[in-house]
Amino acid sequence: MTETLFERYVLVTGGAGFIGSHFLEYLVTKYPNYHFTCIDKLNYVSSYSTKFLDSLTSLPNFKFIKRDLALELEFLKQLLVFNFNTNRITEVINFAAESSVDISFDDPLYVISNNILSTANLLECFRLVKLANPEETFNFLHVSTDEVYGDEGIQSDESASLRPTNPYSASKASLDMIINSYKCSWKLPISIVRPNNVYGPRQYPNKLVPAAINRLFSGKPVRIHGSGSNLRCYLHVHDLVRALELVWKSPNKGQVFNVGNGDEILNVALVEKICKLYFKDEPFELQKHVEFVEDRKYNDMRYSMSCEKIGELGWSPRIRLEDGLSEMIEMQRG
Ligand SMILES: NC(=O)c1ccc[n+]([C@@H]2O[C@H](COP(=O)([O-])OP(=O)(O)OC[C@H]3O[C@@H](n4cnc5c(N)ncnc54)[C@H](O)[C@@H]3O)[C@@H](O)[C@H]2O)c1
Ligand SMILES: C[C@H]1O[C@H](OP(=O)(O)OP(=O)(O)OC[C@H]2O[C@@H](n3ccc(=O)[nH]c3=O)[C@H](O)[C@@H]2O)[C@H](O)[C@@H](O)C1=O
Repeated sequence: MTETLFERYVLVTGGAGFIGSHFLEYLVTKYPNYHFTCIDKLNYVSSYSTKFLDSLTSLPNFKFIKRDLALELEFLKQLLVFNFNTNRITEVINFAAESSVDISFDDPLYVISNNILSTANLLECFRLVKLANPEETFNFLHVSTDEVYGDEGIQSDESASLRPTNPYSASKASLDMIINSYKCSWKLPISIVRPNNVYGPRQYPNKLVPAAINRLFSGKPVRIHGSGSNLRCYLHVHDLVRALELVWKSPNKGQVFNVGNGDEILNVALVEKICKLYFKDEPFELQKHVEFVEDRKYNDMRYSMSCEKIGELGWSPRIRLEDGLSEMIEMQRG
């Protein structure tokens, strides 16, 4: 059987998780002339399975590989560098990370080593394959986070200093700096996207939105860290995927983009909003459905980003928080 040739070969890492699986679902079918390879070690967020990718596994332009990027540099070199003429992967979109702040308080060394090594191994392969094939056009899109700016309260544009406060965000800020060193030293085309909080179907319930919804359906009080007075902005995963596609396809490579909607909401107000959508027209007493528990070791008060740059690419959020939350709740109600 003749080998099907595709226009482009794209590696998506961490694609079995929350955001990555929505990204793949959207792009694998939208770009049938591109081939997508997903590498993921499969952790707890997908129940150690590819369940979020089931709609893709039979498609001719999709392939899944179970590997741990932090531990398998030699495998990555074989895939990306030594066998470039066979695999021809010139595009990398990197979601892979332990994404939980709470886990980074419990096991900081694991989160730091996993997040830094997985992306550093990818960057090293990207550097080597670019050096070996200078005539080829390469593209690397790294998904960072607004947490790298810390919570100094000043509105951060993409040139702002990085002042992370927890081991997770410090691992992500470290990667942004390592990426910058690769761009300065080897002129590599690596773009970075820094989203604010993302929510939507499939998100693992150690994050506030799915945790609150699950607790209500289980008849248990929603656990609110500290006083609940921390502020976050919430972006629907489908809105983020559209922004990622715009950056990925932009001819202006190597840029940093903040992606957010600027609508800050208090944690306790978010939980109240979820309760109202859950109880619908029934009267409820918020105090009966929440419990205030011990706060994080350090809980960023807010992240304030300016997002004009992504707007210049024509992006703006479309899904209102109420609508996105309502859809998640009604999906769970069945
Ligand atoms: N969820 C958010 O609110 C949010 C906001 C801003 C940025 N981000 C960033 O977006 C990316 C995706 O976030 P998410 O919420 O989808 O995360 P997630 O935890 O749902 O999924 C992450 C995926 O990466 C995989 N992974 C982790 N380490 C790996 C390794 N060493 N090798 C191979 N696979 C590995 C996991 O198995 C998992 O499938 C992360 O880089 C995160 O830092 C997330
Ligand atoms: C941009 C980052 O967003 C996510 O990190 P963050 O810690 O902001 O998200 P969480 O949903 O874990 O927490 C948000 C907010 O709610 C509090 N909280 C959380 C869970 C719970 O059960 N009760 C709570 O009160 C928590 O203390 C926070 O103040 C994302 O996880 C990350 O990858 C990002 O990059």
